[in-house]
Amino acid sequence: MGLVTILATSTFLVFFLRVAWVTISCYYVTPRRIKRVMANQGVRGPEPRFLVGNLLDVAALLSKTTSSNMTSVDHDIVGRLLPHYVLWSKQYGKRFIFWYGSEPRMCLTETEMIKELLSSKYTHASGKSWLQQQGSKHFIGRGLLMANGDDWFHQRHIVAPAFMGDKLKSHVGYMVECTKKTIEALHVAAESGLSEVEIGGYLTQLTGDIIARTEFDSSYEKGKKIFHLLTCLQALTAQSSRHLCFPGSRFFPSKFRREIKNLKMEVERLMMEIVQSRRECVEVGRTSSYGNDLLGMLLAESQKKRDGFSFTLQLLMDECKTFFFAGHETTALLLTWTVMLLATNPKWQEKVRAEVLSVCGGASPSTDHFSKLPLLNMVINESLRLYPPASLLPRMVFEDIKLGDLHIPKGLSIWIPVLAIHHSEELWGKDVNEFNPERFAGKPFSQLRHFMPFAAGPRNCIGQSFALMEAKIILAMLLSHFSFTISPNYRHAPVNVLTLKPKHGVLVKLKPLRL
Ligand code: HEM
Repeated sequence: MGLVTILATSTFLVFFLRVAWVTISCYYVTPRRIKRVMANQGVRGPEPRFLVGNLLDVAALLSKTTSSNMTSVDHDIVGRLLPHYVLWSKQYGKRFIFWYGSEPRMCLTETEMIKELLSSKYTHASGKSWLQQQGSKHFIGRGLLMANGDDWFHQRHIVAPAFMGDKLKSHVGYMVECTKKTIEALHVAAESGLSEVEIGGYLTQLTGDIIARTEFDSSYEKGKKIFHLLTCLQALTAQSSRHLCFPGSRFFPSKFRREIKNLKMEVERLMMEIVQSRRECVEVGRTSSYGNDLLGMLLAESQKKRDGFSFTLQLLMDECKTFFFAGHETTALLLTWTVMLLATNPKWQEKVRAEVLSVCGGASPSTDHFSKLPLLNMVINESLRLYPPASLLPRMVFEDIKLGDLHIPKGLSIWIPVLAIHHSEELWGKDVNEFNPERFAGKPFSQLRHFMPFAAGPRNCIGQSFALMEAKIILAMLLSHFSFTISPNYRHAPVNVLTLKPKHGVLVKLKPLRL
């Protein structure tokens, strides 16, 4: 054997052994070590199967509970959406471990410990797991939602000003403008004899338009096209990420992967066109800035030199995609569930409408009005409690930490079932599954310890104030123009596919109000 062959064979062997060790360590040794450390502290759970962990058990339980619609509009939905949580918390107690493939996840519902985990103490020691990042790699990449450590810190500081103070208020004008268009479309639908509308579709389109204006103001039409492609990309990446728990599965060629790649390239090509045209406008002196929208702000940032952090074009595109993803479907769902709740609770609908009409006097809502609408605020909170759009919060721990009385080893993923916490009788009282906005009377957000629809701590939702302002504007305008009742054809079937959705949409009968 020649020297070259020996060298090549030994290089291959070293490489092979290394890959084998990393795979074994990642899929077997580390998870088992974590299991042992937690079992020694009394935290146990169902026995995992090799590679698939408890995924098949979860899938079987879920397919049983969600295979049919609910028989009435009942808000007791934890057993339907988290049957595994209900089963295992009964068997193993409040804290238990289950396995997402070979990733051990500890379910945590103790709110003091959750607040500690989400506090600034652990911002760098916890974050998004490799599985989460891989699952969304071709969709939102390493934008704010998926970034960790210093990358997250820099990105958060760059975008935060767009969602605070006067900048936040500057979004009101086009939020009202976009809502007016939706109201017109709903008037057309109601007056053309359509007996019912699926309100969720209208609201998703509306929040999509609003986020397109926030990000791409002057390039709004092209922005809308990008967002349409992104919606398709989101559906495809969700489907393809189901197999990620199998070692090496991300390297197998598949129909999804090809389509995902093509769509991603098309989205980024369109974004680059907008970026190039903005850059050219500044270079030839036609405009002095890159624009007042989010894209303009990010473009200006990408020109700055910073120590150890560079805001690349790829990151700029990832950020735009992230904000579209995080910022429109969640708000549309908050609105859709709120309309469903008001349509099934006519007394509250009347009460909130009376408040809106007395404060806004039939005019479009403005920033001065928001603090004068406590009933609307309470209804929005109750909707977020019963149907939190982001109903699960996963956090991976990157170094050994101490949390309450527990030692949490590096590599354990902590799983916070927000939905179960929001529906806990122990925390909210006997009427926990009833729509009762009164429970929020006189309580500011900061005092609500068990209420976490926007997560908590430094890594909470950056768009929280934006979303609440948007929701108030849209609901106030809807309530001023229409009264609505739930259609007899509405089928109550909440499902959890990344976000908490009504499976068949929300069908309502609209009656235009003559004010
Ligand atoms: C009702 C509407 C909304 C709900 C319920 C919601 C909920 C959440 C939650 C629970 C998180 C934490 C997720 C996690 O760390 O795993 C989050 C993060 C985030 N949200 Fe929202 N969100 C809403 C609207 C918005 C809007 C309107 C925007 C932008 C315009 C937005 C942008 C983001 C971003 C960028 C993050 C990542 C923040 C970070 O990691 O620093 N969200 N949101």
